[in-house]
Amino acid sequence: MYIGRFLVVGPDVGAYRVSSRSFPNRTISRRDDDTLTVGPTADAPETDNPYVAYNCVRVTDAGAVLGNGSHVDPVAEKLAMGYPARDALATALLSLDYEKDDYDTPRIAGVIGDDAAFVGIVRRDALLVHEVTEPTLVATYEKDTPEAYDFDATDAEAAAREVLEAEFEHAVCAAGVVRDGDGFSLASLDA
Ligand SMILES: NC(=O)c1ncn([C@@H]2O[C@H](COP(=O)(O)O)[C@@H](O)[C@H]2O)c1NC=O
Repeated sequence: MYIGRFLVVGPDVGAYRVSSRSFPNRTISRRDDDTLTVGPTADAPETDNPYVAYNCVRVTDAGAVLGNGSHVDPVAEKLAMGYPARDALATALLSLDYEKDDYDTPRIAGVIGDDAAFVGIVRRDALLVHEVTEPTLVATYEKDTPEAYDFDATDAEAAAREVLEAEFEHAVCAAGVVRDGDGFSLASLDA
């Protein structure tokens, strides 16, 4: 089954996977201590698609944010400003809305906050923001309503590996984020 980009978020762990039929030449790099970025590999063909390079993980003092596009930045900024995680997700997802591509690709995001974790998705037909108390998956296609997901990883690399090796088609690269004391550990892997 092809579900496109997806994330898994629980109270202390998160993971994000780029799956892609159209843009497989991508990797996740560490932009700085608090940021992981999806971008093209050196051999990637040039593209003017605005949706395939973005920060996919950002850590703030108020929690970690994961997602499949440029909305990750305003979610992180609002979280850092003191917005509740639910409101940071809802406002950023609604203002950017689904992607204006051939598929009306949804935007998905998750927050691992100090007190609670949330996942969100904005689709053409809905905006959903759910608090989660167990690992929960949401994807751009097919699995576009949050659902519980069996997830065992307890460190960042294992989290990235677990989603990278999940039985969904066209794996490209993945990121993991795990609560670590007062902060978070980050990791990324290529398929
Ligand atoms: N976030 C991403 O990494 C990403 N990769 C591809 N897309 C969008 O999704 C469309 C379909 O891509 P694909 O056939 O690889 O699933 C692309 O034309 C692009 O507009 C993305 N946008 C949202 O998921």
